Amino acid sequence: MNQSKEQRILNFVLQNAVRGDPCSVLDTIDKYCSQKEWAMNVGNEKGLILDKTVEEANPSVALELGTYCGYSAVRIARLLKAGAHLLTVEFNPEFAAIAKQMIEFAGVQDKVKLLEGPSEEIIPQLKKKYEVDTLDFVFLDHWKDRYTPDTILLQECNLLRKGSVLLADNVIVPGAPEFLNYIRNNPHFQCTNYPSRLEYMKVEDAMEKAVFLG
Ligand SMILES: CCCNc1ncnc2c1ncn2[C@@H]1O[C@H](/C=C/CNC(=O)c2cc(-c3ccc(F)cc3)cc(O)c2O)[C@@H](O)[C@H]1O
Ligand SMILES: [Mg+2]
Repeated sequence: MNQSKEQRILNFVLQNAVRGDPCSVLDTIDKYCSQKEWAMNVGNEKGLILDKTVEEANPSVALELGTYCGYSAVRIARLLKAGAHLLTVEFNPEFAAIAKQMIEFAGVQDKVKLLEGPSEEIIPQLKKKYEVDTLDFVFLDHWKDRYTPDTILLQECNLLRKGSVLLADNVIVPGAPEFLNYIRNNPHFQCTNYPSRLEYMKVEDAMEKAVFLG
């Protein structure tokens, strides 16, 4: 049975990146996806915005919705302080298996907990089953029409505290118009837009940061 694109990306990393070196894994994925096969990793340009937002938030507990191949999980985990951790949610078993191997090869597995299942089932379990009090940082990069329902669900589950930082990818391409409308008109969030480029393309995209005001 011929390989998936995601398997080819993982194999390229296993054969070309330096084990235990997260930057090498990120650079190798970016090299493959810019030169051989495009894939929906956040990439290096928007990745720098993600880096700055994570460093500023300096989270103890971070959540990612939509692990895919694990590129942004590695990107976030490499910046986490001692004792901090990232919970990343992926409901496609094939992608979860790829991401698990990517995270382990990068050497950040002690900081990352990959939760396999749909976000709407996992989010309500975070407090009791995964011992989360509140989330310091949330990266939204899953189906774009799920950004709003999951942001509402995070609030309903009391997972946000004053100062919790949400960062959403792709608010221009593919776009998340309903989310932008929701979050920018919500008095409980302070929003900032970060114009950038779609990963590996000369196409305009942007990220939206939303700080929960409590
Ligand atoms: C039950 C559905 C909602 N809950 C969910 N819970 C857990 N994981 C979920 C998930 N939804 C989706 N996922 C996973 O997230 C990932 C989905 C990401 C969706 N992202 C995009 O569509 C996307 C698409 C583009 C894109 C841009 C331009 C273009 F021409 C084509 C594509 C660029 C991006 O940066 C993107 O993030 C997959 O791994 C999927 O299995
Ligand atoms: Mg994306």
